Amino acid sequence: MRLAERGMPFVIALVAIAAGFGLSVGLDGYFVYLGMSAVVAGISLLGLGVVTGSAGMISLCQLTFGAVGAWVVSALNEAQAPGGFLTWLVLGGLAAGVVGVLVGLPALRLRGINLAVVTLGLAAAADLALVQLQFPGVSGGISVERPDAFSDDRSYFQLAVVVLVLCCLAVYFLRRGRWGSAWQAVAFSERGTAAAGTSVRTSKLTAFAVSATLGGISGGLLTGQVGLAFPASFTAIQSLALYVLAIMSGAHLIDMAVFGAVLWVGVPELLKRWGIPQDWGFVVFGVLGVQALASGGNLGTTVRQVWYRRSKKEPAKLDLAAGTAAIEPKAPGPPVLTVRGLSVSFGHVAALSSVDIAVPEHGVLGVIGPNGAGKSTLVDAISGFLPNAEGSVELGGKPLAGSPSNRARAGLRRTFQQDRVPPGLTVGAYLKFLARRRLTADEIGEALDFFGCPAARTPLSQVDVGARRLVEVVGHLLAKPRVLLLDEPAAGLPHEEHVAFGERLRQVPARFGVSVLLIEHDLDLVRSVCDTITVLDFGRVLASGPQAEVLADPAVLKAYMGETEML
Ligand SMILES: Nc1ncnc2c1ncn2[C@@H]1O[C@H](COP(=O)(O)OP(=O)(O)OP(=O)(O)O)[C@@H](O)[C@H]1O
Repeated sequence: MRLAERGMPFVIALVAIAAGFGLSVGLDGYFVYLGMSAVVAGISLLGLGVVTGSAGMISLCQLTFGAVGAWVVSALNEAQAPGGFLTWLVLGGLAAGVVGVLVGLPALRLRGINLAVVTLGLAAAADLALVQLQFPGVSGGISVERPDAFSDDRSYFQLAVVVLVLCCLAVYFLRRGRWGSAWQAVAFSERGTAAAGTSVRTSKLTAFAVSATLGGISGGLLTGQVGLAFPASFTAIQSLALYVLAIMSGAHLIDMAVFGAVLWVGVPELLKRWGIPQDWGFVVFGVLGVQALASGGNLGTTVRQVWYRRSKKEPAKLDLAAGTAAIEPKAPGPPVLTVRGLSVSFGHVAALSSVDIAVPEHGVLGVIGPNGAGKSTLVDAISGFLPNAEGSVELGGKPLAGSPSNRARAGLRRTFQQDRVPPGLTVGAYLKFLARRRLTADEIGEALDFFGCPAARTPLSQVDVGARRLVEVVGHLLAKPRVLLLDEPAAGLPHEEHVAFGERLRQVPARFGVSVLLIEHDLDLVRSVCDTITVLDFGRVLASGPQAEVLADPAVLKAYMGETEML
């Protein structure tokens, strides 16, 4: 079964190539030419799907990357460089990839409309420059030579289909790997990505690089199709229309990128046949794009959601009912995480004032306190999300500093109060992404079963919010950090499941070798799990020590719960 699953993409690829061959033989010459245009657009859309759909960034200069590829192929053709067309095509793609990284640099700081303005500005500038400079070989009328075996349109179409299929396979496997998971994660939450020890910067740049490389290959292929490249094929307005099409169709899904390419070529062709100027095609794409943006969805995901709902109605939930084999807890050891004098201010608000805490090795430290006491700020500061925090943090006796992703890689993991689990991944892919190491199917299955989470194959978009947060916990545990900071992990669970969750949590240090800092409002859960407790109040430590002592402390009774209420 697993072998069949692994082989499926290759089977589909072979079927697609066979279909391409069939079309190249069966279609009229004019439609073969249109087919070539669709294949070229498909590769470009595939790239756009990576940067926009997967990584969630706006890129309005995809055809500029195409122009780079076309430029390189034209220049190498003019110079009669060794290697021939296919080598030039690859070099054109790589050159565009490098340009993509340069364009991606502003994306590290810019988002949304600002990134749109920068990329569209670049496309417009490239547009003007191309008109002035002209592509190599154009003035001398030196057409790009197709490879000998693919010199006529039918065989060149076949070659283009093979290139498209190879690009689809590359995107498919990249999306299933670390890069793909990082793109999905960064699109949903940059903080969540950094907390997994993954660089947000690298994730964004790889998305731009892959997208631009595909754009460059598409441009090079187009040059082989038309012989001489012209600026009119790479205008800013066409880049804009292609982006809209990518958004509308959902080009991060491979089949939808191909479908979008068919629309890209088919809509203007239909308009031409109906006697309507082809530029109206852009208006059609614009209207469809506005509709997609307004509804917040796209064709591909809508179709998939409808299909999923038909086949399976209920979102996947936790199943904590089945008990687990208890495991003997280890006695808490010396502190593995030590925080001294931690202070954080937001303007005039002192969120934390000289806070000291210590998480014991093999132990669970509970951090409690009323709303606004500074608990989440504490987690943010320890995990590096508040670089201006004062004080020191030591993990395993070594100072812990630097960015959140560095701290995560050093062995400190955290979860969030808000949902930061990327819905575009499956449970299993997300666990692998968080763990940052090879996981066996058994290891994944056991950890998921232990916390009653849905199976690894389940898409996270179909998992209810409480279960998603526990999947996040499982993923961080599988990373085998020294310490895991949990910010209200049971918040999304029905109250009756807190006890069962508490039983699991108690076993975490012994079972996973991970010490835990638990922030929690549910005192029953804290009581059942934590060996030691630190109480925060107005950003200060009110009491700290063994559970029984702290919960009996009159200052805690008075400040935390009110004198009349028993802890
Ligand atoms: N980004 C911010 N800007 C300004 N003030 C902030 C910011 N984040 C937190 N605060 C303030 O810092 C204080 C501590 O907030 P924090 O969220 O850490 O409390 P908490 O104990 O986690 O509360 P809760 O239990 O409600 O999650 C509060 O007064 C809060 O208003």
